[in-house]
Amino acid sequence: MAAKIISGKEISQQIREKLKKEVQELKEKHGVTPGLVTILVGENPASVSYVTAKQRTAHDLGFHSVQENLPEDVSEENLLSLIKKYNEDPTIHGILVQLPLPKHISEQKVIYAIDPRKDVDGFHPVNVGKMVIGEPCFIPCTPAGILEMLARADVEVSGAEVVVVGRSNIVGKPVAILLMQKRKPVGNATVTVCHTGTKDMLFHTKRADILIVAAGRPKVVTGDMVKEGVVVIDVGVNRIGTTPEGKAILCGDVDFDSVKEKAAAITPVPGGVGPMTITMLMKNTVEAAKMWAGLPSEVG
Ligand SMILES: Nc1nc2c(c(=O)[nH]1)N[C@@H](CN(C=O)c1ccc(C(=O)N[C@@H](CCC(=O)O)C(=O)O)cc1)CN2
Repeated sequence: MAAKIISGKEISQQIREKLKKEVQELKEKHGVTPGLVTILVGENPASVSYVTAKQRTAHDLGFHSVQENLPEDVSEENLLSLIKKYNEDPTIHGILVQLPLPKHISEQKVIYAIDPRKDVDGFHPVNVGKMVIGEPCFIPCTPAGILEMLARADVEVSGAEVVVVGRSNIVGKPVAILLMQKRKPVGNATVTVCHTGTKDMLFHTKRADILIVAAGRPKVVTGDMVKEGVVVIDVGVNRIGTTPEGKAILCGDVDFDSVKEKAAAITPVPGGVGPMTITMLMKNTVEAAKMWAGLPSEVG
């Protein structure tokens, strides 16, 4: 079976074009310019490239975008006061602190410090709680991107056996909750979450109609672990080497070549879930700007 490739790059492009028009309209009709600050601590090369891509996209869409680069040894106190400053800045509707943070800074304290109404990452417990009970809120960007990809690829989610590999707060847990919600167009699935404590991973992956892999390890899911006709969403972005030109060689958590032979549909790496994460951040920021302006918004 030749798997259909679900291109996050293409879907992102379509959503970004729509967002660009929406931003223009917000400016012209309501005098509102979505504002996003991205805060980067240190110089982790992957984080630098993600934040750069977020800023570039925000700029392309016509946002007011601010980039804060803090040194690796910045104190937790200074980071928290910077967040406080942007909580109070009326030109900023979304605050994103790039993760992971250096060990001396508590991610929990940082996430709690962001005003939940500016938490465009959807990591604050207020938003997590609202998501669990199905109220309008900011949905974390990677899970939101996965839902959008499944919807646009016309994948039948209702009633499907979904298996999620990985239980992170950023991807595994929220995507599992969202897919089991009584939620249209993508939800109402039967969801199993596998993790490092799972005894018989193969038993679960082989049963999956939809397999979402966010394990954080390269090529852990191989062709022999999936059934014919499965839909596979690969969340991993692993740097496994460099080309002679110095470009990073990337692969997912799924062994694309063997799994694609059995899958009905599959997301590639690069060009799959990654670009969708950035696009959904932009969407959350536009929704935040609408909410702050008192306009109808998906986030409350
Ligand atoms: N505050 C946050 N931190 C982190 C998040 C997040 O959602 N919020 N998620 C990840 C990293 N991430 C976003 O920040 C992210 C990962 C991958 C991509 C992406 O576009 N990947 C490309 C490959 C790009 C490359 O590495 O060369 C692809 O898959 O095509 C974007 C964003 C952890 N931190």
